[in-house]
Amino acid sequence: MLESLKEQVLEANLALPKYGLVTFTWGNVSGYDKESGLMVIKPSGVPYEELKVSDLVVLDLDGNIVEGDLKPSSDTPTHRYLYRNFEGIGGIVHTHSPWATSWAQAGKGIPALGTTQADYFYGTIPCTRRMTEKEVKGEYEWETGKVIVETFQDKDPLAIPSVLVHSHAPFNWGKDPNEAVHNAVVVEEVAKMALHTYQLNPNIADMDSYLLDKHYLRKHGANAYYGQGK
Ligand SMILES: O=C(CO)[C@@H](O)[C@H](O)COP(=O)(O)O
Repeated sequence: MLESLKEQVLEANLALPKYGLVTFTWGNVSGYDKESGLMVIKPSGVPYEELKVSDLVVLDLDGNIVEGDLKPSSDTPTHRYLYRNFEGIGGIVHTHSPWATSWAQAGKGIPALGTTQADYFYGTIPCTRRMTEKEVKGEYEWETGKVIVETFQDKDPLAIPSVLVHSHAPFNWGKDPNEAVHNAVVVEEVAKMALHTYQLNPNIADMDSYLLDKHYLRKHGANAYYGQGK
């Protein structure tokens, strides 16, 4: 299982530059195996074009390195925190993809304006609040995970598998690394579409809930809450 997860995580990391979601060494992908309680993540600062399976770092959710000689991604605490708090996710993708990152820097969530988003997200892709100086300078590194989990207190992370971290960039997840990459691509696309939509019509309302329901529920069924993604 762990070897298969490593291959999935490598493939998912290599997909990020392929889909134009990363520049240089920005971003990272991890995978999690609930049975073993182990996660696999990209090492910090390694160029995607040089990445190989033996570079990947294996940790438990307490942050103890089980395998790997390289430093794990600087976002590892955030990945760990999300695996601890979001039951059912098996892959996480962080990028600085420009359109979604622009919404994160603006501190705005991406409303559901059309069926492209509704097929994957049961409503607005939220933006977290700003982190406080105390949180950023705090002794723990999981302040980013903390504000993400806080943002989902009234939302189902399986129904809205992405978030924009204020002044930072998107984090996306899924049942496995491949699905998390898919969601990361969709977030970047709908971020671009939404910005252009508002340029064409600044007063456009969010899409109708009955259309959101039709598109989301026909793909995701009973797992989702009924109504505007709450
Ligand atoms: O968000 C950031 C930096 O702002 C990080 O995600 C970097 O973009 C990648 O860091 P490593 O995974 O290489 O440590």
